[in-house]
Amino acid sequence: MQKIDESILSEVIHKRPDISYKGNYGRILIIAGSTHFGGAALMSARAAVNSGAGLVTVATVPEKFTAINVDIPEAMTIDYNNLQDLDESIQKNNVIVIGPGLGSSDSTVNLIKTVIKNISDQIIIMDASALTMVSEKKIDLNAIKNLILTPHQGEWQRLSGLKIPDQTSKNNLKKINSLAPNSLLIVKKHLSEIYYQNNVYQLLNGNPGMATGGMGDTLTGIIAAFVGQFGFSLKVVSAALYLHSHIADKIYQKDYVVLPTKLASKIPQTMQKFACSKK
Ligand SMILES: NC(=O)C1=CN([C@@H]2O[C@H](COP(=O)(O)OP(=O)(O)OC[C@H]3O[C@@H](n4cnc5c(N)ncnc54)[C@H](O)[C@@H]3O)[C@@H](O)[C@H]2O)[C@@H](O)CC1
Ligand SMILES: Nc1ncnc2c1ncn2[C@@H]1O[C@H](COP(=O)(O)OP(=O)(O)O)[C@@H](O)[C@H]1O
Ligand SMILES: [Mg+2]
Repeated sequence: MQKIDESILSEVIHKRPDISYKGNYGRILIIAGSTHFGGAALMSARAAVNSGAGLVTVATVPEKFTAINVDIPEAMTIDYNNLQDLDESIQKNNVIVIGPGLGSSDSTVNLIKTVIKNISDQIIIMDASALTMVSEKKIDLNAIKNLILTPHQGEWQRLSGLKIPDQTSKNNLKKINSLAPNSLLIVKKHLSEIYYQNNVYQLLNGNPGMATGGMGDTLTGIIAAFVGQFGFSLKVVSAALYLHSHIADKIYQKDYVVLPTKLASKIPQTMQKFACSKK
């Protein structure tokens, strides 16, 4: 198993060219949140904005618009129950996050199907409730060309049928090769793993202070912004995963628990540090 180390950050994070504008740094659509899980949409969007995404739109329930506009004025909002707005937004964004805080419902199943129907070569990051509903309804993922799956071990158990003690790298590889062979899979846990093109990569950082609600939602926003501005590759996703745990480790030196909102607030300064350290 290959290891992911700190050098990945300066390899991936670039200084921005002077002649550039927001359209060069990714258009991200985050389909997330519901009545009881508004925070998941907020945390994903905050992380995407703070990780340098050029434009971020949150598709959610209208009752959460005010909270999002107040907390993240950089992000736009649309109603995911308005199918015309949603179809248009799916087509015009190049990275789509689907799942955080959607809840296990028929509405989530419809949102997944709407995304699959409307995409061409967009990058899809599927997390949380979207993964749960894909498992429950056995939704075929093979139509998605650029797919990143980010289950924690419980979600991966549902998706793969592998109980946690059986989630060995050999078994995980076999399962992802039958479920979605072209996808990039991150199994989130202590020392998370990436499965991609028949290889396995392991993260060596991260800490138990990260075991708090919203930490995975935050990761989806970082990955979305990274692939939106640096392109979809194993290196870019590895850098996003590493950065998330790297900032968490810095916070954990002083704080007993790593708050996702605090982690997100430190992303811009940490990215600048690694962009400037590049030779
Ligand atoms: N503030 C918010 O709005 C939040 C919303 N959330 C949303 O809540 C919904 C349910 O997600 P949950 O993940 O809480 O619940 P799930 O029911 O999907 O997963 C939790 C289950 O997985 C098991 N499990 C095994 N290994 C695990 C691991 N390494 N990490 C986590 N669980 C593991 C647990 O024992 C439990 O049975 C999702 O839509 C999620 O996005 C959460 O992200 C928490 C914060
Ligand atoms: N003990 C731990 N050590 C390292 N990383 C952890 C630990 N606990 C949680 N994490 C990380 O925190 C994130 C939790 O994601 P997830 O369970 O999806 O959170 P949520 O759905 O609440 O946002 C993952 O990236 C996971 O690897
Ligand atoms: Mg999660």
